[in-house]
Amino acid sequence: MRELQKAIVEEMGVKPQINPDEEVSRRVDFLVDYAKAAGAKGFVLGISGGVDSTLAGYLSQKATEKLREEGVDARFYAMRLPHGIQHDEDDAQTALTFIEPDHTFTFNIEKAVTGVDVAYQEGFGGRLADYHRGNVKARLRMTAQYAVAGEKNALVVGTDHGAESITGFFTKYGDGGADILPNFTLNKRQIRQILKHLGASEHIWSKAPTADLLDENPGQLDEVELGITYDQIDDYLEGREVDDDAAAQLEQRYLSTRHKRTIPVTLLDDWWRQG
Ligand SMILES: Nc1ncnc2c1ncn2[C@@H]1O[C@H](COP(=O)(O)OP(=O)(O)OC[C@H]2O[C@@H]([n+]3cccc(C(=O)O)c3)[C@H](O)[C@@H]2O)[C@@H](O)[C@H]1O
Ligand SMILES: Nc1ncnc2c1ncn2[C@@H]1O[C@H](COP(=O)(O)OP(=O)(O)OP(=O)(O)O)[C@@H](O)[C@H]1O
Ligand SMILES: [Mg+2]
Repeated sequence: MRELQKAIVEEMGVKPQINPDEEVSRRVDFLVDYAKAAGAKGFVLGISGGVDSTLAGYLSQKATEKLREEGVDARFYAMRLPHGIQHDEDDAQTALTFIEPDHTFTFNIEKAVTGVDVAYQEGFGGRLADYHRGNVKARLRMTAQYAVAGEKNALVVGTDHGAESITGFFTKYGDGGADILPNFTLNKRQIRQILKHLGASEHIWSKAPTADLLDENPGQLDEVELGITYDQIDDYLEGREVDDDAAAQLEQRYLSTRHKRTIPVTLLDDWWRQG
């Protein structure tokens, strides 16, 4: 294994193979134990219709039921957070049918995104670029989830996992802003494997990942933007050989996105001086 690969695999905690039942129960227990320690009354999570939030939503609902069995008056608040009309709304509904959350709310972020864009225009002239408006969408989804979490004394669940963390493929303080990450240490194929094992529909577990943040390119596939496949990322995280070009690209992304995997830099930090 490449030297940096070894360090990254250790940081992401991905195992070469998993037992789906064990992974589900330790993640549910983690959510339960943490909520109890935090004195929280449940969880909030955006359900997009993608693979990651389907698993995190399932785990959150199971953990909430367990909390109730243990006497905590907990609820899981699943949030639909479309921007206008979501082109794959049906997938989000399929995911919700699988998860069976206690509560489902729809909070359409379009007006809030437009509000930011208009204020930007008034201040600077010219609209926000589609790419930057995309990050505004992710941050407003985070804002909406924290609004509910505050009201309901709940924790915001994030969906970050090894195959996204390694590339920094999330919006800083957007979908990257959360309280607890039950999918962490899994890669993308393991998330699919668990969902398949749990009986989710094939349409959901085999769905191609999309951040779906662009007005001008709805449903753009992550792999197209990244220029690297999840199979290559997953192989790398399982400690397998991947071709040199892909490994180098992955490592370059890992190094250039370290600021996203840490709290804001202060005078006491020196990790960023190391290249
Ligand atoms: N070295 C550094 N040290 C400290 N801070 C640094 C920095 N370099 C940039 N920054 C800051 O970080 C900002 C850039 O980071 P950020 O705002 O995240 O923006 P950025 O990384 O450019 O964009 C987010 C990426 O994640 C993808 N994404 C987002 C959301 C969800 C998903 C998904 O898969 O669902 C994927 C999205 O498609 C895009 O490729 C800069 O504007 C600057 O403020
Ligand atoms: N339209 C949406 N409605 C609700 N939540 C959303 C929406 N878009 C994104 N999110 C939230 O942002 C998170 C990050 O998006 P991301 O695309 O990485 O995950 P996903 O859509 O669940 O899975 P996949 O990576 O397979 O597309 C989602 O898991 C979800 O919690
Ligand atoms: Mg998605």
